[in-house]
Amino acid sequence: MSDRSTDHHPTDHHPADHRPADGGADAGRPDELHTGRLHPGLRAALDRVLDPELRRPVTELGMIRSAELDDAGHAVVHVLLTISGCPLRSTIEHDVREAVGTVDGVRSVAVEVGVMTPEQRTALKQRVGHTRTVPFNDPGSLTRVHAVTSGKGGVGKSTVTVNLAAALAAQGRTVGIVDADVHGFSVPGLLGIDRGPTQVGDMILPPVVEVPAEARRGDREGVLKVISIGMFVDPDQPVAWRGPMLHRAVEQFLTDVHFGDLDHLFLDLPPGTGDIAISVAQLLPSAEVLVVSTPQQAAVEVAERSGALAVQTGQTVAGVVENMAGMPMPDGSVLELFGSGGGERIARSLTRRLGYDVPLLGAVPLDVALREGGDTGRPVVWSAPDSPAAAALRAVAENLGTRRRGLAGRPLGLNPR
Ligand SMILES: Nc1ncnc2c1ncn2[C@@H]1O[C@H](COP(=O)(O)OP(=O)(O)OP(=O)(O)O)[C@@H](O)[C@H]1O
Repeated sequence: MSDRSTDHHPTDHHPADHRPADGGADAGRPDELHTGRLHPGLRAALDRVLDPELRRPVTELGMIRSAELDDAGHAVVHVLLTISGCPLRSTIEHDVREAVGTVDGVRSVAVEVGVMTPEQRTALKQRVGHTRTVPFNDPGSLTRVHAVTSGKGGVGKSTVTVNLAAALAAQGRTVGIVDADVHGFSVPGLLGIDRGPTQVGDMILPPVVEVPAEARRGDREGVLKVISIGMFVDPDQPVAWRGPMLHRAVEQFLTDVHFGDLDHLFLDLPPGTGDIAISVAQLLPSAEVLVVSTPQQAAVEVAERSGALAVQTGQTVAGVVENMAGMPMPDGSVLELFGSGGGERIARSLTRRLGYDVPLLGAVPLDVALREGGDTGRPVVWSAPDSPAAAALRAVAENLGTRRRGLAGRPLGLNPR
């Protein structure tokens, strides 16, 4: 378990929209949430145990009912899970046992597990600031939101989305992905996620993927939080939803899913300019659009159209990512299976149509390692960071992380006179 300051403060900033009214975790301890005795030494150790989904100390969340230590060095910790059948019960038990075991004078540890009452769950939701509004629209929100679109299907939009998110998480950022590709959801598979979210009343906690230690670039521990339509539907049945249902599903993802403080949020949209792209534009007007395309002429024309939807929705297009670009061959030549220059053409055309600079953010080559990473659920930026595709994706991610945010759709915070 890592240092609390790293985990609890994954970023230099705290989006104000997620902070509880009393000023946040450090402003005061929610002792009213605890019902039993908390031995100070054990408490200090338990302060370092994070809930795996909420990423906040279990003590702060009211998940420790009591923690006592007798004269013989026997510690008994009573843990309260948010729901019965909590899928992360064994992880929490293990982390509590490990943390308490390090306390001076502790010779043995017993962990007793119970479940929160509805009142305790309500207190927890208040504590994490779950409000059932779209937190990313709050004027104080510091989360950069990107909606990833493509014209044609199969151009690698989901692969690019997951790898950009994974690259930023490897740099220590806290990143969320909403897989809104209703008919072709693939994000959980690309990240090897095999479990669903945890539902605490009307609050949905997305599964968290930790960056493997060997993939980290820097001291901070980044994480990825992922929610996908695929976690709510029968994987063997096609999703036959129409406009209003699709809109409601996206809305629920943005209001009921509790992501907590995020540095970046990516939305993997279905290809084209359908209902979901329009719903996302309505629900998240400040989302910046990323257009993914192969260099092939047929893909380029459709990608231009999906980028140009921003004219009608008022969103900003942050840039274009060319995928499946020329593949370097062992003899030094470059195999251009889908041609070349398509990304640049889209960027130029969107710059003309939208009236501001739409840059080509990078070209990701065809790369076997990228495809293999997707098939095994390990993004290439983690599993083969030196591959040409990983290097290109990392460069795009860095570009995204440092670019100034567009102002379209964002409240300007002007005070009326
Ligand atoms: N640069 C690349 N090199 C090699 N294979 C790639 C590359 N980019 C994507 N792929 C592979 O192409 C296939 C399609 O990718 P992906 O599912 O990401 O596309 P998509 O645009 O999200 O599709 P859709 O939205 O239509 O479901 C996957 O098998 C993926 O591994």
